[in-house]
Amino acid sequence: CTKKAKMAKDNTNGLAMCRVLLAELEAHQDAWPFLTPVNHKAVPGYRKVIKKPMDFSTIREKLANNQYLNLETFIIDVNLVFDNCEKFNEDDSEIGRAGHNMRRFFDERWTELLM
Ligand SMILES: Cc1ncccc1N[C@@H](C)c1ccc2c(c1)OCCO2
Repeated sequence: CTKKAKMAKDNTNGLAMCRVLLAELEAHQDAWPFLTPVNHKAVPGYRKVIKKPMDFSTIREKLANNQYLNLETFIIDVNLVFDNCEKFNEDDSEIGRAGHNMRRFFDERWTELLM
């Protein structure tokens, strides 16, 4: 098994994990604020404040279009969802709390799968 073949296998395993993790994020009861792109017409100020919007449906699309090189590039986009949420929402708000819960769930899950 060449080094290149091992790399290819790792990426395949990594992308299988992305699919598992994304399905679990989408199924989580606190996922509702993150399932679709924030409609900046419905949320005043969002487009100005959040420079790189991201949501689970966009991640789903990127995964389907093979736009994630590996698990790392996928984790960067998932963390972007939660970082945007923290930037825009009060910690003590419905959406803010959902973001913290989802980040905690995600961090626990991917470390479980990798360890
Ligand atoms: C993740 C996030 N951060 C900041 C604002 C919104 C959102 N989510 C959108 C889907 C959303 C969530 C809840 C809403 C809404 C839009 O539009 C108005 C009614 O309540």
